[in-house]
Amino acid sequence: MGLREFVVLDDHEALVAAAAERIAAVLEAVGPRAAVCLTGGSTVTPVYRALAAPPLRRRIPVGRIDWFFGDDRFVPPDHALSNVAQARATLLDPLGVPAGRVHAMPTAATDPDAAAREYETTLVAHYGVGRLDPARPLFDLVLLGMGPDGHVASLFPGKPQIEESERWVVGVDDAGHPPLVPRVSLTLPALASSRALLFIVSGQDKRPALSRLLAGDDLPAARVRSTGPVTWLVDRAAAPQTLIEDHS
Ligand SMILES: O=C(O)[C@H](O)[C@@H](O)[C@H](O)[C@H](O)COP(=O)(O)O
Repeated sequence: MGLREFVVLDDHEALVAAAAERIAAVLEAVGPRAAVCLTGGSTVTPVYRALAAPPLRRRIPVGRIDWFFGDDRFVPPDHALSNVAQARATLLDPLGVPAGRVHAMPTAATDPDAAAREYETTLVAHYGVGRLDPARPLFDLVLLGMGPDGHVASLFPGKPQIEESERWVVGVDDAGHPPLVPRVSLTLPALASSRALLFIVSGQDKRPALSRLLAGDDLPAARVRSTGPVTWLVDRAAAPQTLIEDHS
């Protein structure tokens, strides 16, 4: 498993710029059949916009990347709460990503569990086999946010999905944090199958969870691993004082 690194940025603007630069640096170096796992949430939106605009857009090899999602709300793909709708509007469409390379979670399925099973089939088809090999990570890059309760993707504290150790994707009928709609989420093993994993965390509402994580509390965000490095990009508003002192 990779090392964990924290980087504290002065403010939200610096965080967005640092995240976009790091993502562009990873993506410009990917191989011919790359896979990226996108996150939802509001923090990442300006990062997507920065990646889809000059100068960074020119560094993203659109012809080599398939785009997947760490989670989505179980709503239609044009719904205001849809993560794929947000990613298409702010990143994928402006980049000119071909529709066939955007792998939305199938929220037209009969229920979240059926959608999860169908999405797992999609991931297996891209990966080639149904068993994750640490020597060959599923994703070149996983992007994650963190909720104020320490959730990641749609893996919420105290909910059973955080314990899933075999399936790559699960349905979440009762979300533990707004928006309180059913979800579809990758599991910790799937998120861990990554060459690099980047957390992007902003705002003082995240500081309590980050403090708990640093103190060793067993939050979903604390359980996230990666085959490669786990990098936390955090702005000062979200950073506990200890983190500011140690990592600025
Ligand atoms: O579907 C989602 O909402 C995200 O996948 C979720 O895990 C998000 O990353 C965190 O809740 C942080 O969200 P903010 O960036 O909006 O604080």
